[in-house]
Amino acid sequence: MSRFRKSIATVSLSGTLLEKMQAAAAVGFDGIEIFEHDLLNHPGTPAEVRQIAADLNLTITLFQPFRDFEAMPEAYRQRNLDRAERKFDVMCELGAPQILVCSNVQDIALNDPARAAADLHAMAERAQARQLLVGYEALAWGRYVNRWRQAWDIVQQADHPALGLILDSFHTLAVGDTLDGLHETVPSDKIFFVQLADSPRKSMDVLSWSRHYRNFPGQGALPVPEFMREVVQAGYQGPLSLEIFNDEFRAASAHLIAHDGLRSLVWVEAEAGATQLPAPPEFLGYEFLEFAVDPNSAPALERRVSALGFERRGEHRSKAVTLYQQGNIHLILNSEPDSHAADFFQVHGPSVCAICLRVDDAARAMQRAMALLCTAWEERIGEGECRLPALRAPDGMLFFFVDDELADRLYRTDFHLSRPPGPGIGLLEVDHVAQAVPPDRLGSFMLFYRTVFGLEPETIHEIPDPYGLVSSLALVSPSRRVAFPVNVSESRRTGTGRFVNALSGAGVHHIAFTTADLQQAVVAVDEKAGELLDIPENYYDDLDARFLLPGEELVTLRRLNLLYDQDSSGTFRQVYTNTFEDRFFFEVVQRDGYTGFGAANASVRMNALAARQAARTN
Ligand SMILES: O=C(O)c1ccc(O)c(O)c1
Ligand SMILES: [Mg+2]
Repeated sequence: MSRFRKSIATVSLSGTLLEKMQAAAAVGFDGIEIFEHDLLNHPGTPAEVRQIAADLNLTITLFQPFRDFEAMPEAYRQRNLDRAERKFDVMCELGAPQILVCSNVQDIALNDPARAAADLHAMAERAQARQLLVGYEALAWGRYVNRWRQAWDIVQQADHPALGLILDSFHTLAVGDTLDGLHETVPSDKIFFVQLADSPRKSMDVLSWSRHYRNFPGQGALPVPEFMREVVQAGYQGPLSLEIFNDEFRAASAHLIAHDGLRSLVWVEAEAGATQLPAPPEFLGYEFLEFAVDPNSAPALERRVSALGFERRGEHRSKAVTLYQQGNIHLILNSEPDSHAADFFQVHGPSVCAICLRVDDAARAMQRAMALLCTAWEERIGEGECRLPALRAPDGMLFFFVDDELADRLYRTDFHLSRPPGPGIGLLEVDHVAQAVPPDRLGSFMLFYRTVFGLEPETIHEIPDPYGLVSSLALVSPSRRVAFPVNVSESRRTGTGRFVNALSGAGVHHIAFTTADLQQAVVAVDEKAGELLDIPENYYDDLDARFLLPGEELVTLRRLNLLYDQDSSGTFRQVYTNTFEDRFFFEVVQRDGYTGFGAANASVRMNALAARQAARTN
């Protein structure tokens, strides 16, 4: 399954050098790049670090960085070669086979490739005498050398067996360059090392961008798989190494970050065609949502979903579990003691503890998830009951997969079913499930949904809540049948921030259902128990100004507190409920072609929820 050895730079992880090494080893990396700073700050000798690495079964793949070496004025030349020798001493003790020389950034550097080549030749000659290698990397902000082709010209000119090229996806892709033509340009044995990093797009100077906003392949917007494809085509055989400068990574759990890093490498290697992963599931929709409840909250939630037209459909054969249904939507309320739901309830209170997704092939979905380092989950089941393949999401929630075969008998097998439900208020399907997660966990969720599920990220929306900004990133399946908007907020006072802080971390924040006729559905909602959200008059005045809506339509929207949006894809109507026990809430949408999630209305909803919250607590 694995084609390349996998490495991570110590700069990518939090903690002491020892903690970084332990985390990398624990999740299964083969090697590490030692950042000089991490070594300087380490109390033990390089030889001891070498021993720690050996004990942890980690190879030291690289030592870096060595700065501002080549093409300096003559007065610096000998001094720089001496400096290199000192680093070679350290590397020999450390057992690091290669040093990374990054291109010179000094103003006094000379614009003289021949001189740079001669300097690197001299350094490589000394390295060779100690059985070490020198790799030359173009920094995107290098004074004269800032593209890989320039670095390669110099390496070629230097023509020394101990000198080769280092490729770093960030330096290439952030400046809009590509590796196109690499395989025709650089022999495979001259590519000495490959570093991978992704990043969101930023309009800022590339040095600050690189030092603070890099992230793992799959977490950003750079075409790292394409970069990797060229690396593979060029015949590179060395390690793939993650080199991530990121403020959040520096503060996060090294184990969590390392685990994401390894997942990202497994993914990018497959995206580049170097290995094969089972294809991502084809999502056919949501099969059920499962709520963790207790005997107190169960009746309240039952009242709320009944007000929205759900009917009690059955009781589980062996567990304290009730099934509600409307259209193709199944809601499961689980208050079984000693279960995943009970554990989840202990931590989070009433909440969505599992989501079952309908896929083309549940076994393949699980195989892919396992290959991408997910943990499988096996729930205790009664005799003869269905075993649903399940895995843990990054927040500990479960995802179940069912394909048609299992979906067909699932409820019949596990439940005492009563007669099929009536039409309810006309809700048909789950449209999307939104989550609120701590801001420093967004990258993990994005990576999980993108790699394990094959969902595609849409553009991030920044939405003003009355008490801070909320960023919302939707991850959507190619079929658009499954969508997970993920919301984060740096403020603890926004709806998202309060949810995350008060309820112990990430979780499902709202659930949207579809209907073909929102007006009819809303009229049918039990007004008191349904707790639909009031929308201010000003909103409708603005709608009137923005869209040419028929007066009658505007009156209806206003009267029923419906929200409206339209774009080139179609029109959209939505309504929200108040939160359930200050936690999650429901949304009902009517899509007429529209493919978005009503980001234009999210701020109105956040304000309305905050107003409702204030009215309750004052
Ligand atoms: O930010 C830097 O200076 C720096 C140093 C070494 C690298 O390999 C790199 O990609 C960036
Ligand atoms: Mg680099």
